[in-house]
Amino acid sequence: MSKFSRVPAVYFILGTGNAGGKDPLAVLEAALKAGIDYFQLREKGQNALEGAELLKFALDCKELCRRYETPFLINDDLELARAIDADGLHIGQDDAPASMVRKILGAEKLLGVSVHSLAEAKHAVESGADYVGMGPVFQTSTKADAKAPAGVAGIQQVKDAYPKLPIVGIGGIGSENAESVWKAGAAGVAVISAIAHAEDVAAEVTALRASALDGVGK
Ligand SMILES: Cc1ncc(COP(=O)(O)OP(=O)(O)O)c(N)n1
Ligand SMILES: Cc1nc(C(=O)O)sc1CCOP(=O)(O)O
Ligand SMILES: [Mg+2]
Repeated sequence: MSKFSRVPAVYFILGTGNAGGKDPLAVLEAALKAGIDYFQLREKGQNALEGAELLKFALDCKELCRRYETPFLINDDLELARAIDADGLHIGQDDAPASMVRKILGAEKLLGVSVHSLAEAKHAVESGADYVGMGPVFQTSTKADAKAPAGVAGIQQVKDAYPKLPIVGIGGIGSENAESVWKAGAAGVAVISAIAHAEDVAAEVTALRASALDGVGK
């Protein structure tokens, strides 16, 4: 799959602990069927899978993503991403340095980096990031160590400085509040609970996509 075969507009993130009691692979398949653009496996927290169990789950996710021709990224774990030949990796400021990760990952894989300022965005770009994640935009209870909600001002600032850099907003985003994220210039919204906990996963994915059209059009 070529790099950036599509814009990361509706970027779904999931780990086994985020499925709200549902089968995580069933949630992922429903989201893929509804047309998410990117998927990131983020296995964290209490009872997170490890070792052979994590490997098997990651391979199951990869197989589903391949079936729906959707780019599949791993969060944090460079070794896992390499072991299963994922399409890419997402790292944060507390993970391995982006320039080193880029060297090991290779030029053809996707690399996403979390940033919280223009300076961090500059460094991410110079280190070989293909896109940046910025958040939390809104209050989130999904990430225990999330920073305070930052709104969309940072997204707007990075967009002004790097118009071609895809920026993905994250944190507390759902179809009901995504509009300001698009209006600030984001190329995508990264979402865990609004999709994973939705009664109707397909409807939420469709509504998120529609919110992009609304947000950009205004
Ligand atoms: C698309 C996207 N953006 C931001 C993050 C957060 O990454 P990080 O700050 O490293 O935090 P953890 O997700 O590792 O807890 C992300 N995962 N994806
Ligand atoms: C994984 C993650 N990263 C964040 C950041 O601010 O970098 S916020 C977050 C959690 C996103 O989950 P939800 O869509 O349920 O709020
Ligand atoms: Mg991380």
